[in-house]
Amino acid sequence: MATDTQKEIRPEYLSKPIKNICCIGAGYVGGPTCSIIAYKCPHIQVNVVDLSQERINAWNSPNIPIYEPGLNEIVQKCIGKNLHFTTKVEECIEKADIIFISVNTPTKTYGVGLGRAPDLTYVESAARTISKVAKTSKIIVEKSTVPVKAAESITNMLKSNHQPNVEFQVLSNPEFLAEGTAINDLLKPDRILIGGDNNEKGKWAIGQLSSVYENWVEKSLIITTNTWSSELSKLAANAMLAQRISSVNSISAICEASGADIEHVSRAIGFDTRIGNKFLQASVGFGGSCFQKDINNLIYLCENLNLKEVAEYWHQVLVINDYQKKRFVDKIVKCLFNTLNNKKITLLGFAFKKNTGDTRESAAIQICKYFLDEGALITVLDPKVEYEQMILELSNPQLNLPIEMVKRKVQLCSTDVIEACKGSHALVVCTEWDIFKTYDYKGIYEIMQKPAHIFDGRLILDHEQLISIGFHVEAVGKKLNNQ
Ligand SMILES: NC(=O)C1=CN([C@@H]2O[C@H](COP(=O)(O)OP(=O)(O)OC[C@H]3O[C@@H](n4cnc5c(N)ncnc54)[C@H](O)[C@@H]3O)[C@@H](O)[C@H]2O)C=CC1
Ligand SMILES: O=C(O)[C@H]1O[C@H](OP(=O)(O)OP(=O)(O)OC[C@H]2O[C@@H](n3ccc(=O)[nH]c3=O)[C@H](O)[C@@H]2O)[C@H](O)[C@@H](O)[C@@H]1O
Repeated sequence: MATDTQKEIRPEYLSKPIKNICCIGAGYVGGPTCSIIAYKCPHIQVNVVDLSQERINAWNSPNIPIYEPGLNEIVQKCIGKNLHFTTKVEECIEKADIIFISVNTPTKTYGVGLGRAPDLTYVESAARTISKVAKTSKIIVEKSTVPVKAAESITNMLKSNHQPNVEFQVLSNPEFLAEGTAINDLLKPDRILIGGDNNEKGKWAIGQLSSVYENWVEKSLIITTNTWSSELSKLAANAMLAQRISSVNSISAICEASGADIEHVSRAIGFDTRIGNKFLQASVGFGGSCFQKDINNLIYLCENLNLKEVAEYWHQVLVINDYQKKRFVDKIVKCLFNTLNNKKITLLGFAFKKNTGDTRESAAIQICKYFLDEGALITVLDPKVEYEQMILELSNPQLNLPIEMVKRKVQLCSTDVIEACKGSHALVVCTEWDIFKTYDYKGIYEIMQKPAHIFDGRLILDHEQLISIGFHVEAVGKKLNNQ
């Protein structure tokens, strides 16, 4: 509800309560975020629109396009009531009081800022469509992760073609959900961040968006700032999270060389309340669609601001991440007698983390690339990744792998553990799926080539038990007592 002060400054043109929200982009952010808004705000009609008919069809089918624990149940409760997925972009924009822009912002693969700057093509196209079709004033919410000052660019794009008497208030409202835990993150966020103009209309718009979240989030957790601080906070949060992983992974290299154990070290330092115990899990390296992209975005910003040392500092987070993957593969090749040629390797997991089918920037992609360069035959076991998606990732031109070779040498088994492990020289854990802990490793050992190796890139298995079965085991960040 708006406060009395907000009522006083409420502009005439926006004097109605929020009844209709449109979200442009039905992806990993737009879909779950709007499902929760619809679930928690039955009085608001929520339309999630996308240009991809295929994606919209999937949202409207029993097989929604995103695997996210708890999401399907919420979608099925609201769909057709106050939650709608449609390609009728223009119609939904026109009806909306608030429009979320949740489109993809990948790293540019061409032109100025190649490999660094975010590609704002989709944001621009969404803004231009809004500007063209909106006949009434709207609050526009930047939900996508964008560079600092993007709200200013969006405001200019919106002005390009707009109808007379139509005004737009642009807010920054970055999303902090993590895949695999999106529903919990959305229902119980650490905070909601809203940035807007520091004037009456800006404050009023912030109040309006805030009133939507207040349906389920405590007011004290809704932080408001100016737009640029909000935009930079999102990049900074992701950079700091990724930096913690690279820090712990760099320490894992010292552990392997020195005999210390990264799990013990992480535990010991995590007890310090100033450090905290989250995000200290050593791994094969972080993946996901955002960490690398957003750090590159930050580096590009620093370079443009002539902050060379700062750019270099953040670049090191990415350098360590690549180093961690290479180090892991080098160890595997060395243990397998310096050649993987025609050897079957079983990858446990291809998704970038557990509880998602998302493979974007997954560490497994680069690991497969190294294996294929070594001539290995790969069988991937992943409960949620689709074959076409995996092949698409491995066909990325940057990997420079001939597609026919990829299709010949890489197989996917969703759940058939025996098929995946039969005749394999090594099991390589790339994703921390819980189900991998439950396998019958005694039985698996019997059907593998000997010596049978396990490389645990996620520290999820019982290494001593595996060694007692007869496996040769290597794990990130520790030296194991193999017999
Ligand atoms: N994936 C994640 O967990 C998180 C992502 N973000 C940010 O949110 C944004 C979206 O990310 P995702 O949802 O993962 O991307 P996504 O690729 O899953 O979804 C984006 C959707 O937007 C649609 N789209 C693009 N241009 C459009 C247009 N003009 N009109 C209608 N639809 C259009 C695409 O077809 C696609 O379905 C990115 O900026 C990302 O950095 C932020 C927090 C978490
Ligand atoms: O902007 C985004 O897209 C999101 O990026 C991350 O979320 P996400 O990438 O979905 O997942 P994370 O849990 O952060 O994991 C990222 C990667 O780091 C790895 N990781 C995570 C934690 C850890 O201790 N060690 C580690 O290797 C994960 O396995 C995964 O590969 C952030 O956690 C979210 O807050 C943010 O909204």
